[in-house]
Amino acid sequence: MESSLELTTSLPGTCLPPPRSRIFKIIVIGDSGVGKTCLTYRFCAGKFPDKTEATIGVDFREKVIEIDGEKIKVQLWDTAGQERFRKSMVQHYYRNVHAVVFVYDVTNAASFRSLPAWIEECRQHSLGQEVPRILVGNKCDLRDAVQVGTDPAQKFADSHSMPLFETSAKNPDDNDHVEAIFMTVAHKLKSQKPLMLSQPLGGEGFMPMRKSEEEEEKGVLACSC
Ligand SMILES: Nc1nc2c(ncn2[C@@H]2O[C@H](COP(=O)(O)OP(=O)(O)OP(=O)(O)O)[C@@H](O)[C@H]2O)c(=O)[nH]1
Repeated sequence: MESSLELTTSLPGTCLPPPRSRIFKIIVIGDSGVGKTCLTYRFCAGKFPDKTEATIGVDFREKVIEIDGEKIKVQLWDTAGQERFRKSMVQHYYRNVHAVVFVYDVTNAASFRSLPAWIEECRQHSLGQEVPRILVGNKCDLRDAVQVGTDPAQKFADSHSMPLFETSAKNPDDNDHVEAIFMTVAHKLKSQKPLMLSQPLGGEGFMPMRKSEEEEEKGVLACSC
């Protein structure tokens, strides 16, 4: 299995169209400060960001991964946790979602208690049970400050039929783990072929949308890999 931040283009001098890749749109949601930006950055850039600021609206990051010889574009939508920064964007990022990653902070019980509200928001935006979901408890490196133990988290995950991953976007030893979390989702999606959208690998890096949606979203989305 290999992964790359680079996108391929068609060979110069050939008339072959660029290869088409499937895209997985995965939204990452949870309270402000739980580490959504750090987790998505860690997966796409392979490191913990030097500094982060509260996400405004939504950022998206992409990474091309290879599963069973097929190159797949994983598009992570890092959403704002703060209500005031997300209101106007909500309906945009719930469109054409293939999977949802719910994140809480293991050192912040309130972020765990908020999970039902995030699940409810997904339901209100018509994300059915057929859309794979996973639960991530982040900041496990802060061992002395843990407020949410594995047991209640596992119970919650089981009651919502989600796998639970406890990890740290910061701990260098957890790099493979962060990668494994998103790769698990990608593997799951790859087996659900009918859900996929596709676009040329060398394309604009954005999922195909209807023209009106495209115009509507111009100027409000930022890519900050
Ligand atoms: N110790 C530790 N700190 C982390 C970890 N992940 C994120 N942080 C810190 O937590 C703070 C918030 O991280 P962000 O990734 O910006 O949080 P967010 O969920 O994207 O926040 P919003 O954009 O406001 O929704 C930052 O100071 C990060 O450095 C982690 O795994 N361990």
